[in-house]
Amino acid sequence: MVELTGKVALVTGATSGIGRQQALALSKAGAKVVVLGRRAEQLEETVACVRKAGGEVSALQGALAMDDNLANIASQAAEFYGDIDILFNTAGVNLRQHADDVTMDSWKTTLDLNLAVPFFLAQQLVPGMRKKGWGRIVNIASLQSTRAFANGIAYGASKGGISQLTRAMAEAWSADGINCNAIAPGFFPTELTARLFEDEATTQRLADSTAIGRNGKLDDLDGVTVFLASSASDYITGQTISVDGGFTAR
Ligand SMILES: NC(=O)c1ccc[n+]([C@@H]2O[C@H](COP(=O)([O-])OP(=O)(O)OC[C@H]3O[C@@H](n4cnc5c(N)ncnc54)[C@H](O)[C@@H]3O)[C@@H](O)[C@H]2O)c1
Ligand SMILES: O=C(O)[C@H](O)[C@@H](O)[C@H](O)[C@H](O)CO
Repeated sequence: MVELTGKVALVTGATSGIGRQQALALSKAGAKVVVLGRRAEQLEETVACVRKAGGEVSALQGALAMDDNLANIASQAAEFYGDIDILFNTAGVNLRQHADDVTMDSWKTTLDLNLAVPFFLAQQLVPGMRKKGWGRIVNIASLQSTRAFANGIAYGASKGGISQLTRAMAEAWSADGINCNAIAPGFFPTELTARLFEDEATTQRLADSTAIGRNGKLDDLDGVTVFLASSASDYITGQTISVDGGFTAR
């Protein structure tokens, strides 16, 4: 049921952190993976790491933005192994600015990448999924989809938005066999959160905010990643699944 052999996945933001981990998890489950990222060197590291584990993977270098290049990225992604079956919209940014400091530019950067690109990239890939009558779109939400942080104005808006967008995408496309869900991670050590994890007191405070008593490890996301990509989740759509050690349950 959680077998992904024969499926083709595209993972954005795969040069680091959660995206790289997801590429590895999907590949270990049998999917052919196209990894998308901006930074050539880190992208090659992801490719090397997936190949070392025996996976079939190709790199697509590109920057995601709200421009015409999005359509090129979508069509190039399908050139490696055929139409994409599984899309992970993992690229994201958190500029972590206090409400008083948010600018129109920083708002746009955040909302474009975290909320608009996931929809418009999916829109490009849906015709290929629809032809097969099967597809999976997985967005990345956050604790900040439901929790408010003073330095998370634009980020919180984007991540609250992505949960609702996920429901709307599910309503639009699930009848075509394309399930749309989101994963809401708690705190995981990545480039995005490096500044938080540098501080021991913050790291401990965040761990103490969970029911399980620790922060996330990247492989804590493997199960949900493969589950939502596979036929094991055939009757699940429009949902945001928290993987946060119980942070939001408290
Ligand atoms: N780390 C956490 O604790 C955490 C928690 C909840 C949600 N998230 C979300 O997980 C996702 C991945 O973040 P991460 O924690 O792995 O951090 P990360 O910084 O390692 O990953 C983000 C990736 O997005 C890429 N990216 C940024 N702008 C891009 C652009 N314009 N085009 C293409 N790629 C671009 C970055 O290069 C990077 O590889 C993000 O959506 C983030 O909001 C992370
Ligand atoms: O880094 C931060 O300051 C933000 O709180 C987020 O980026 C979190 O890491 C994540 O989204 C929480 O789920």
